Amino acid sequence: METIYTEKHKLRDAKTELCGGELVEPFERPSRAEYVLDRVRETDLGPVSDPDDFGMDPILAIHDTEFVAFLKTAPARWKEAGFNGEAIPTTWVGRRMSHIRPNHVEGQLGYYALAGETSLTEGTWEAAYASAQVALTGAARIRAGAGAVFSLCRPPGHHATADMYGGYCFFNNAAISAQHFLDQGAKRVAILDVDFHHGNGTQDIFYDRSDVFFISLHGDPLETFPYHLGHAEETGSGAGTGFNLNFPMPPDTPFDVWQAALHKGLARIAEYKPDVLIISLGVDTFETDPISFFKLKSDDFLTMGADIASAGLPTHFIMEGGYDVDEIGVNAVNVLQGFERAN
Ligand SMILES: NCCCCCC(=O)NO
Ligand SMILES: [Zn+2]
Repeated sequence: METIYTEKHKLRDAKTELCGGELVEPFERPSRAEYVLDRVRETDLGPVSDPDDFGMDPILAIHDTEFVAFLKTAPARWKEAGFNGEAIPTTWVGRRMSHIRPNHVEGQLGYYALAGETSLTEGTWEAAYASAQVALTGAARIRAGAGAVFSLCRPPGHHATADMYGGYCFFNNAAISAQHFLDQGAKRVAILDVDFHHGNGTQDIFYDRSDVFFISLHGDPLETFPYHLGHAEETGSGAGTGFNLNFPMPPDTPFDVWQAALHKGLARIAEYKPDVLIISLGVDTFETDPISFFKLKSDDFLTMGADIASAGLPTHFIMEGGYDVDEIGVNAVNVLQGFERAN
C-alpha cells in the first residue's frame, strides 16, 4: 500500500495545550507522524510519496472562506494584540448570546473554536494546508485505480467543521477527500470513523446529505470529548436522514464489543453501495492511550484492518488521532497490514 506523507506536518509544532488547567506539551505532536512513518518503512508497507498540490479550491469546497482566512492570520494578530502565549480562546458563544462575529482576535478565537485545548501558532495553517494535500493526493491515487492508499495526515481533521477548529483539527481531511471524490464523479462516499473520538466535524459537514454516509464508532459523548455531539439518536437531517450512524460506547469497551459495532456499520455500508470507502483512522482506541478509554490491543488493529477489507471497496485511509506515541506506529500500520493480508 502506498503512503502519502509530507515533512511539512512539522510546521504544526505547538508548545502548549490546555489540559487539566495546565499548559502541557501537546499530545498531538510531530513525533506521532514520524513514528508511523518509521513503522511504514520498517514493515515495507509500500512506497512513500510526497503529495501533489491541488490548491485551495478543494479546501474551500468544504470550509468557509472567512474561517480559512482567520486560521491563517490569527497567530500574527494575536501577537500584535500584545499576548505572549500561544493563541488559545477564553470566551465562547454561550447560550442565548449573539452570533455576530467579533472584530478582535480574542473574540474571533472563541467564535471559531469548538474547544480550548488547541492553540493556534505560526505554521499551523501551512501544516493543515499540506495535510489536506496529503489527503487529496491519496484520493487521486484511488481515482487512478489504486485499491487502497494511506494518507499519513497531520494535523488530523475529523473534528473540524466548515467553520470551526478544535480537538487538534483545522481542515477536515476526510471531508475534503470525500467532496473531491464526488466532484470527480463519484455518486456515493462512505466515511467510517474508527477514531476513539466522535467525528463531530465530519458529521456536521454532511449531516443533511445522502451522498455521504457517515458512520462513527467512539467513546460515549456523555463521558468524553467532543461531549456535545455523537449520540446514537443523531441520524441525519432532511435529505441526509438515515445517512448518519453513531455507535457511542462506554468506558473500558473491549475489542469484541467494539468489533460488533464495526460489523453493524460495515453491513450498512454494504447496503449503501458507495463508490469509495474513506477510513478516518485514529488509533486512540488503544488500551494505553493517554486521553481515551477503550481497551483495544495492538493485534486487534490487524483484525480491524481485515474486517474493513471485507467491504471489498476502494479504501482511502486517512490518519486521525492516537497518542500513545510509542505504539502509534505499530497500531496504525497493523490496520493497514491487516487490510492488505485480507485482500
Ligand atoms: N481534551 C482534548 C481532546 C482532543 C481529542 C482529539 C482527538 O484525538 N480526536 O480524535
Ligand atoms: Zn481521537
